Amino acid sequence: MLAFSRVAIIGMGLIGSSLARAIRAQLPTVRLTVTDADPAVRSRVLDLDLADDVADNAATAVIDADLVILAVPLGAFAAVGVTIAADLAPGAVVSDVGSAKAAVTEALASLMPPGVHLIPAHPVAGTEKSGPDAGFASLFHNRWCILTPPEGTDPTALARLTDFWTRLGARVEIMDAKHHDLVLAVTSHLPHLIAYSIVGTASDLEGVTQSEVIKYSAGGFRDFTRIAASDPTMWRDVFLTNKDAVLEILQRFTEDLTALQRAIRWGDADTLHHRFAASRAIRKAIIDAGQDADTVNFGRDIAPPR
Ligand SMILES: NC(=O)c1ccc[n+]([C@@H]2O[C@H](COP(=O)([O-])OP(=O)(O)OC[C@H]3O[C@@H](n4cnc5c(N)ncnc54)[C@H](O)[C@@H]3O)[C@@H](O)[C@H]2O)c1
Ligand SMILES: O=C(O)C(=O)C[C@]1(C(=O)O)C=C[C@@H](O)C=C1
Repeated sequence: MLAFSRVAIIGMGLIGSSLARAIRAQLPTVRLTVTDADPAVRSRVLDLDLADDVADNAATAVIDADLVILAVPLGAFAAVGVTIAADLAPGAVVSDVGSAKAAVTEALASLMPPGVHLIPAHPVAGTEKSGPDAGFASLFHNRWCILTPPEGTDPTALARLTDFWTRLGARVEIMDAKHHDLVLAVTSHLPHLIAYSIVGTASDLEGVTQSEVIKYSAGGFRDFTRIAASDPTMWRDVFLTNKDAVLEILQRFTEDLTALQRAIRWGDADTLHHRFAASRAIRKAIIDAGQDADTVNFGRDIAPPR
């Protein structure tokens, strides 16, 4: 038996529309209701036929749903929570896909009516694209989905949400929200901050023209520009929401960068070689674990629009 039969998705951008497509593909008997604050997105979702119903607002979308998933930028979570609270069905599971967990859990927990189960989730899968046209059904295949159940979470509700994500092809891991935020600050948030920063530096340089930057962008810088093309609203909210963990990791990163700067200045070949060899070993470990974009095709069966 399916864990959920009536699912509501709030926010139909890259992740919400990928979820809708994945549900359509893997759980075709689920009745899917979706909504988005942007009327143009709602209209596009209708054109793409991504759901059974497209509601005009979040409160209407959640009526009768046994699973509600928030797929909006982190800064919109509290407002959506306030909008839907009174219309949630008793026993419903409320979850999300947000990239940071602790602050969001705090924002939503107090708004949930008794009997509703709040279980935050984060599928660690995405691209630099946004909007309903950017989604694809296999986005979550073979990717981690981290659940961060608050203390005292009902084990049956947790098992149902685990089953849901597993059926969409994800590998589910349970983690404490604060630990999630620290881990993702290293593996996702800091890399995005560095990409935004390095692309900004290159475009502001005196003595090197923008056309030279574009013309001579080979592998390294080009990869950074992909990441730096990510949605500004989403990433603004990630850094404002996961502020403490990002600042902690940024401090460590700055110290390590200074050590490399010193090694270059003093011609310390051994330090440079040692650091670079250690980094190469980490890349090898990621590939050996089967989590590399090139080796597992980023978890996609169907090539996404690039
Ligand atoms: N993009 C990624 O790679 C990625 C990966 C994993 C998780 N996430 C998380 O998923 C969430 C959505 O990101 P995305 O990439 O799909 O963004 P997106 O910009 O593609 O889509 C967000 C959608 O939410 C809608 N929206 C905004 N405020 C709303 C509100 N109050 N009510 C209803 N709809 C509203 C927007 O109109 C938009 O269509 C974010 O919380 C993000 O942290 C993103
Ligand atoms: O591959 C990308 O473009 C992504 O940015 C995906 C990515 C990541 O950093 O790995 C981005 C944010 C998420 O919360 C999860 C996944």
